Amino acid sequence: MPDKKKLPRLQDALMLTDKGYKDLKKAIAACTFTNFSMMLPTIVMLEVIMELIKPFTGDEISWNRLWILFAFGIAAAFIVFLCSKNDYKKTYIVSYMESENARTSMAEHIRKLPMSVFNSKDISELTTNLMGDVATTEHVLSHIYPQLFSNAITITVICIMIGFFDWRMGIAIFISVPIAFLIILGSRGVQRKLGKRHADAKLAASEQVQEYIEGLKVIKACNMDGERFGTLEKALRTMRNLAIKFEFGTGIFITGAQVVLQAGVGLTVFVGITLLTGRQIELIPLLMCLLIVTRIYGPIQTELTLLPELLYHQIAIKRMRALMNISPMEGAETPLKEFDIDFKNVNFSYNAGGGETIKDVSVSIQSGGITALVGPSGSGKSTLSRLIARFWDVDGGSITIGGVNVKTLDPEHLMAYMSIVFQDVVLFNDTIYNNIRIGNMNATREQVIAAAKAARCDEFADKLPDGYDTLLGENGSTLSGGERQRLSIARALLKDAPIVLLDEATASLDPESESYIQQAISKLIENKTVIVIAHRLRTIVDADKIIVMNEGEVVEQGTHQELLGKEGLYNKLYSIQQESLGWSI
Ligand SMILES: Nc1ncnc2c1ncn2[C@@H]1O[C@H](COP(=O)(O)OP(=O)(O)OP(=O)(O)O)[C@@H](O)[C@H]1O
Repeated sequence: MPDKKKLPRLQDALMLTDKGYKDLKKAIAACTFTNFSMMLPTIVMLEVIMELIKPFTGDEISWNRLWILFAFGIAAAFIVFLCSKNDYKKTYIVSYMESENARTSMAEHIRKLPMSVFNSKDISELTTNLMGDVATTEHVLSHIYPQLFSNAITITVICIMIGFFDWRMGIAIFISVPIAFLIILGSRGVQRKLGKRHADAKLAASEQVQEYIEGLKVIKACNMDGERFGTLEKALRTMRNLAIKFEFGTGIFITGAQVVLQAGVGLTVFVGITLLTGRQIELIPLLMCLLIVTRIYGPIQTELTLLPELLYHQIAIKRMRALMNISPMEGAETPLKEFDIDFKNVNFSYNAGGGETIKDVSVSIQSGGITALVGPSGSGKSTLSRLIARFWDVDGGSITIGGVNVKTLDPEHLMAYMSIVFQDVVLFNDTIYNNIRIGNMNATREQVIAAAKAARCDEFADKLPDGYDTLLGENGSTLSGGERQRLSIARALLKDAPIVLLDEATASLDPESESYIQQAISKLIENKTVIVIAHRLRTIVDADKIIVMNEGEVVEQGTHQELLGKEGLYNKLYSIQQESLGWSI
């Protein structure tokens, strides 16, 4: 979607792909055909009426002519049916194809965005972009734009044709349409302001709903039901009030525009009767004009009520454009051959202008060895390790893997060289088997099961009704913390990447599971460059190198024995933990 070439204004304004723009033009053409086809039954009906009132003028009804008109009537109805069917197909195709395109390209774009974006954007905001904003586009593309443009074309053509026949009737029919639209256009400022306030309130309310549902367990545990519900209720009330204000504000202008259109019918009748009494127009053409005017004003009246949606659409487009304009992380797919990692004077802060989370860090992580990152909570261990995987880019200094600066690497390509086991395991609402296979989509069933067994997943999978093919709930809600962790280790084993990052990987395991998992982990890290983040220092005493962090800085580094001998922060942390081993509650 972020096309660099100059797009036609309408295509750009509606954020359509080339195909979507072409389909929209086809949909407009199809709607225009339908509009014109709708005139056919009107003409036939008028002819029938004229035939039936012949006795009043002393003429005889021609039954033959009536039968012919009847046949024309059926043919006209059939043509209307075919045109409507085609128009229906075209308008829905454009909207659903485009919304699928928009959702896919947005999801693809989001995947490539730096993690810093997610610091400033809420998940519900992104969900609103992907689902709500695209649904608005879907609706205006299927229900408003094709009809709006085709009605404008139809009405202009018809008025020109009537104008050739009698310019006074042409003007009488046409004049109220631009006035009605000018009223709507003139009120755009007020409507936009009200629409924006309502859209913001809707977003805030959906964030509150999401937070309320996600935090339900904590809310119950802390007896916060009343307080949190109150906040949610307030957000919903604000949304309701602003929705009413918006509907009321737009309603006034829409009603005004509709009154002008009604006046247009009156004006057409007045001009027509005046011309008829002055013998400047015949009865039949006058009746035709009057029927046509009611035919074309009807859909315009309906569309006027839909115009507020165009405002929502503009707001939605603005939000989608803002998201699509965020530059994704880019880089080359340079193959990596060596896996030693070097930090040189690395600085990093989560928020521009905020305090630095990583301060002038320069350390080396040797290839094929185990390096542990330790330090007090919040000292920057996770941040430092995630900078290697380009979750964020460093603000100063550099991180290289085998001499290649990670900033120059495509993030997805870089990720192919890394297996990461986080403390918070993310699982998908899919089978256990598929959740493990995410580690390597090309793995055979035997390889997936072997990885699962090595990570001791068989112990819980075998007890489930469909074994590895059992469906997990949303985010694996049916598994315990330890089981989720084992599943995540199985994924990493299957990936078999040369760099392994273990962020508190055994934190949620009981001592028995932990010893099993330690065996699995020893398999996972064989001959790999391993970075382990651990709070329990006894689990990393055998590491080749221990890096001690405090307040974003590296304060010590060395082996367990070397660091114990220094009597610094590591020694202090280790002693505290040894002491706590003797405690009991
Ligand atoms: N996404 C984020 N946005 C803003 N600040 C963050 C973010 N993640 C972490 N921080 C902050 O950065 C600092 C370092 O956090 P980090 O998670 O790297 O520490 P840590 O040493 O791994 O802590 P722990 O041992 O408790 O996991 C903390 O002050 C934390 O609040």
